Amino acid sequence: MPEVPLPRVVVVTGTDTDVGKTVVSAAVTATLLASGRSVAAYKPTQTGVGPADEGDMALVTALTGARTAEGVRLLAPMAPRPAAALEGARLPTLAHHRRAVAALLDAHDVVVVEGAGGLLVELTDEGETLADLAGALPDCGVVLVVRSGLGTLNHTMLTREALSRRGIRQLGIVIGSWPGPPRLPDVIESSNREHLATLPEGLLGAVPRGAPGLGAEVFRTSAAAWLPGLAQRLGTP
Ligand SMILES: Nc1ncnc2c1ncn2[C@@H]1O[C@H](COP(=O)(O)OP(=O)(O)OP(=O)(O)O)[C@@H](O)[C@H]1O
Ligand SMILES: C[C@H](N)[C@H](N)CCCCCC(=O)O
Ligand SMILES: [Mg+2]
Repeated sequence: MPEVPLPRVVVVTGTDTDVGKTVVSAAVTATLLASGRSVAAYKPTQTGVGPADEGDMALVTALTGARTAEGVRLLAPMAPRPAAALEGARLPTLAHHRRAVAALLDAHDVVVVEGAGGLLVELTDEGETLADLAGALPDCGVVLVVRSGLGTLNHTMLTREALSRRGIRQLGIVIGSWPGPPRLPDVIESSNREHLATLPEGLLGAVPRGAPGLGAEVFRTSAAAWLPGLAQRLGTP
């Protein structure tokens, strides 16, 4: 059966905040770049940063060299709606984010979009979520970033169910941080990985612990090997 082509918009969500979405967004971006595509990344709502701080997109640029953009940045390290309320700010609308992604698509083959926290965190003043944005973006699919350890199976299944109930295309799962020497994966992590690989959308791969500290050159040249399920679908050399 022929492979369905990958979409032009790859939304990176996670089972929670701090699961490694930014690092995986960088690894997905690097894998797409290695396949010869031009790529930009977009963070609709960046919380927990001041005007001069580096947000998630600065790390994606530092690790991959890709052009990146943010929809809005807010100071409080919390969900966008309460963070906006604290500083009396309005959040961009879903239409604003759609236009921002469309503008990046005008100049790039693929746009990678990183959510804030998990899938159903509210991104707009109307209470729309990343799931609503993914549903509103044409030619879009979702990569789900998950933890390796105990508890990840339930969180993964909940997020998959929310995606599937909304008819959102699931491109596959990535483990955000996979243990490596000196700490080897424990029996639970190995069993989780085996189970995640049996799900129909597939396990695209796992980013090794320590990857963000490897330096841009090593990160860029290694990313496709961390995400073999993605690289294979892209025809990455
Ligand atoms: N593979 C990894 N190796 C080492 N550290 C990692 C790895 N993945 C993530 N981390 C670290 O874990 C923390 C959380 O990761 P990250 O910032 O990517 O989470 P996130 O899911 O993007 O969170 P947010 O919801 O704030 O966007 C960061 O300090 C990051 O450097
Ligand atoms: C500040 C943090 N790192 C993220 N950017 C925002 C996470 C919001 C999570 C909200 C929640 O699920 O309770
Ligand atoms: Mg992040």
